[in-house]
Amino acid sequence: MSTDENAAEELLRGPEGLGRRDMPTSWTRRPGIEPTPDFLAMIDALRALQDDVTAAVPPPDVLVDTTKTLSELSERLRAYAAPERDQLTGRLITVPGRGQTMSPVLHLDEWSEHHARGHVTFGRFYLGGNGAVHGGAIPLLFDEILGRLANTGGRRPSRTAFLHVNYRSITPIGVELQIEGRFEREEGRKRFLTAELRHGDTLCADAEGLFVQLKPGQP
Ligand SMILES: CCCCCCCCCCCC(=O)SCCNC(=O)CCNC(=O)[C@H](O)C(C)(C)COP(=O)(O)OP(=O)(O)OC[C@H]1O[C@@H](n2cnc3c(N)ncnc32)[C@H](O)[C@@H]1OP(=O)(O)O
Repeated sequence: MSTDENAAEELLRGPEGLGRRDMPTSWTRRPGIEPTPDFLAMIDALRALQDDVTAAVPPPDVLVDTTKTLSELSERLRAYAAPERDQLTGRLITVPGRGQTMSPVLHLDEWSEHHARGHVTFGRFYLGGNGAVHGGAIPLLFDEILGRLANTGGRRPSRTAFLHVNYRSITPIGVELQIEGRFEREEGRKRFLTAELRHGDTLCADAEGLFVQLKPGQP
């Protein structure tokens, strides 16, 4: 196997081996969607690009070249745009990050129907200022872990009705953080969940979410 193939295979498995074959079915609602190593490698390259574009202050000639290359790439991919039902990004729930680059990659280390624990690193792309993650990026992560926990274990689909976030301390970029979510209770269609994001012993942020189970036919 070539180095590239090894890297792609590693992406498919996930760094902790939490790849498709190892994930519990409660966290894999759509087993029909199969990621390919090549698609995941493209997403990983895009994540790196987002970080590099955020940090870069290139000279004019490099800027002109880079813009041209990016425009060419967009045009090339636009020719293969698929309808939402066939889209892959964000729907590859068996791999860390779900094949999307909107929120940072959530690596699950432990999960059940009522609890999930994982780790995450916010790259430069998510910088707000002074080494701290942008305040809008943190709810993305909470919605990710709580949304998945709310809908796991054979529960019918729900949507976020509110997500209350408390910012307790700055959340640093570029370091590994720990995240934990809990399914607290259910009242009819309402599901209440909580989560915390920590850097070592420091509590960076916590959240409470209400997820309301959708009625039949509700989008
Ligand atoms: C494939 C890859 C997947 C990959 C997995 C991806 C993981 C990420 C998951 C992300 C999930 C999302 O972000 S979803 C996207 C963000 N969310 C949305 O777009 C939701 C938009 N809002 C809505 O659609 C609606 O408002 C609903 C569905 C939330 C609720 O509307 P409804 O169904 O008509 O219900 P309604 O009667 O209003 O409310 C039911 C009960 O909940 C209470 N309630 C409703 N909203 C609130 C509220 N904000 N604050 C307090 N309480 C509330 C009501 O008082 C009532 O309580 P009582 O009188 O019964 O006591």
